[in-house]
Amino acid sequence: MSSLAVIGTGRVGGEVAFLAAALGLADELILCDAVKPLERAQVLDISHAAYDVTIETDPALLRDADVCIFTAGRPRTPDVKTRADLLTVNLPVIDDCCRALRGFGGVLITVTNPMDVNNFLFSRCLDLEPSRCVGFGGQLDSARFALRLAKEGIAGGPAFILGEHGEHQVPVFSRLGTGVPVEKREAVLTALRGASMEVIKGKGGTAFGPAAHITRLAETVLSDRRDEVVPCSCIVDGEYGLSGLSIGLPARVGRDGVEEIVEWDLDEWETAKLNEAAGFIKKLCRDA
Ligand SMILES: NC(=O)C1=CN([C@@H]2O[C@H](COP(=O)(O)OP(=O)(O)OC[C@H]3O[C@@H](n4cnc5c(N)ncnc54)[C@H](O)[C@@H]3O)[C@@H](O)[C@H]2O)C=CC1
Ligand SMILES: O=C([O-])CC(=O)C(=O)O
Repeated sequence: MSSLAVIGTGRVGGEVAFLAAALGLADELILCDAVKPLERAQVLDISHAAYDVTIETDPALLRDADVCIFTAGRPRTPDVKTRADLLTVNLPVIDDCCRALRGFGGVLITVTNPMDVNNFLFSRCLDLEPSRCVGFGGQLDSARFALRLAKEGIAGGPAFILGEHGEHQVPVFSRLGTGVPVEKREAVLTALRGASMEVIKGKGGTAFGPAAHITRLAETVLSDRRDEVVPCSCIVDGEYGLSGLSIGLPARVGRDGVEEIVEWDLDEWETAKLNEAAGFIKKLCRDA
């Protein structure tokens, strides 16, 4: 029997729970939210869809879940400029949920922003093996990158975003198989930095895009599919010359989390951006 937990069943978590039920990702869903009427409403609403899944809400079950998707905490509003600006407001939520997750031994998929920092903090406060902490955001950013490349008429692929899930994201141009000059790279990066804010302004927050990719990531973990290389936030121990943080890198992911961080030869522009991203995330971790 497989079990999938979602902590924080708001906009993103609710969508993830519904998609997980619709896709039959797990036999059991464990849904937890601080706001009990919302939690109850999500359970009822998904139950009414009559999918073949058991839905529980007992927090004591969290520690035995195979995968836990963490989507609790405040999202950005149009006045919150960057994801990093959510650090202070979401720290108490991480702290609170670490207590609820004490003894957890599955794979934790961190979504809550600032995601890279939170992923790292979870590993430390839960004493969870670093490889079991997988930060989500890279797949979503990469899908936005692919769309932007198509819009700019830049052919080639695959489109990958590494680095921070935030202002310090690192689009990988060197693997596209087509040369892109630095000025064009910077223009694409500027557009990518604003990609989600248009959605936030228009409908209050991003939901469908994140939920689709989060469920794909959970499915990759649950089915132990290590064949694909996915961009996700990994806790590094020397890879790419980095350590002591979680940062977006290409990785093979399976039932135990990050099975392998894949080392690519990045070009000079990408390496400089990745190091800048690492410095920025490390500073945020120190502030946490
Ligand atoms: N990494 C990524 O690619 C993405 C990250 N996000 C982030 O995900 C987070 C959630 O976003 P939304 O779902 O839009 O927010 P939301 O406000 O709709 O949902 C958050 C939920 O967390 C719950 N919550 C708060 N404190 C809690 C606690 N201590 N225990 C249990 N539940 C608690 C709230 O009651 C609420 O229902 C935000 O930080 C957002 O920035 C959102 C989209 C993509
Ligand atoms: O932009 C935000 O605040 C939400 C998020 O992380 C995303 O959709 O990529």
